[in-house]
Amino acid sequence: MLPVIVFTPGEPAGIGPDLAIMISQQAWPAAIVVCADKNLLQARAEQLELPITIQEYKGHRPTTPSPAGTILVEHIPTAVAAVAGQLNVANGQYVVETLTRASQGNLSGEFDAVVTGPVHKGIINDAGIAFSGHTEFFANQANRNDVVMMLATEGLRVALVTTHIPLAYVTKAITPERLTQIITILHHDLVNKFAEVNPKILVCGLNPHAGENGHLGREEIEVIEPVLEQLREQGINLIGPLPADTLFQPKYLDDAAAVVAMYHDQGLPVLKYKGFGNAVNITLGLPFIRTSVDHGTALDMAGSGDINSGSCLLAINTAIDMVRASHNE
Ligand SMILES: NC(=O)C1=CN([C@@H]2O[C@H](COP(=O)(O)OP(=O)(O)OC[C@H]3O[C@@H](n4cnc5c(N)ncnc54)[C@H](O)[C@@H]3O)[C@@H](O)[C@H]2O)C=CC1
Ligand SMILES: NCC(=O)COP(=O)(O)O
Repeated sequence: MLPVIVFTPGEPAGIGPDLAIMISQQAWPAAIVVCADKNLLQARAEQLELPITIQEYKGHRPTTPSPAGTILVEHIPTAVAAVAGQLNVANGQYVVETLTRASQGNLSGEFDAVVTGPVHKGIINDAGIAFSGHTEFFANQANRNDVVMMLATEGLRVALVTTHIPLAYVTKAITPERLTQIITILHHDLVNKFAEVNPKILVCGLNPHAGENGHLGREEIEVIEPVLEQLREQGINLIGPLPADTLFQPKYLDDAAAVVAMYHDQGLPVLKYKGFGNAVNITLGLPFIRTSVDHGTALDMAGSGDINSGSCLLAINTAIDMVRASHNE
């Protein structure tokens, strides 16, 4: 089957439109539909001096793969013309419209996967729209309470228990129910989507030194250890809670399938240090496939022609592989 992927470039002033143009310079073993303003893409292509032919997507599922030099666009107009590098609050609603169109198309089966470029969470909120991230947005669209943000690069996968919330709320958000859900979804998908056999999952503690036997915090004793014990009884291969500052070394990582980090900045700096530009963000637990770039809007680089498209290429290739795997190909 021909995978049909929808790509959302995200923030129009960021590097997402550049990525849409760059990925369209090559032929793909899939059809890629870009949900964006066609005039924005044309203008950014001219700025980058990259050749592009824009075709409008008319809602008919493509039957041929995307050729080099052509971009198939579901035209969603920006409110005002976007200028590379300059956020404009007037376009916050536009970004959300592209994401809504993409998720509806995935929920209906029109598309097989969504790959997202970077959004600027702040400007969407400044536009009066509550928005904390794609992960939470798609979970909401799909009526899923718990989904898992997992970033992966060569040799390391990191899944998060909490995602885009203030650090001050993290402790309360790590409930036995949430931790159980996150690990259960992660284990299920490692086995069923990533062909891992009896995957070993390393779990970080929350506190320094994983609480130092309760002297530096009691969440490990009161929440994390009981959950891990219960899930081990169900056959999940769990190690931890381990101190996060000493877990990320080959001794532990070499035979591990994934690491569970308790919060965003516990796990992602390590992942990005290892693989920034060559990592993919995958949302597990959604009723559709969603991958994303590992970086943000890079406003300072938009329109420069000097960006790294490695993570975007990996995100698309990962989505294609996941679509094929879901069809047992
Ligand atoms: N997937 C998404 O939608 C993500 C969105 N963000 C959003 O991006 C915005 C900016 O976040 P920052 O922390 O500044 O991170 P950032 O990733 O946009 O930029 C950090 C640094 O890396 C550089 N950089 C990033 N991607 C690059 C690329 N592909 N090629 C060359 N250089 C690149 C930037 O120029 C900058 O110097 C925030 O509003 C944040 O919410 C951040 C991460 C992921
Ligand atoms: N640091 C990862 C990130 O912020 C991406 O989040 P999301 O928008 O994919 O939920």
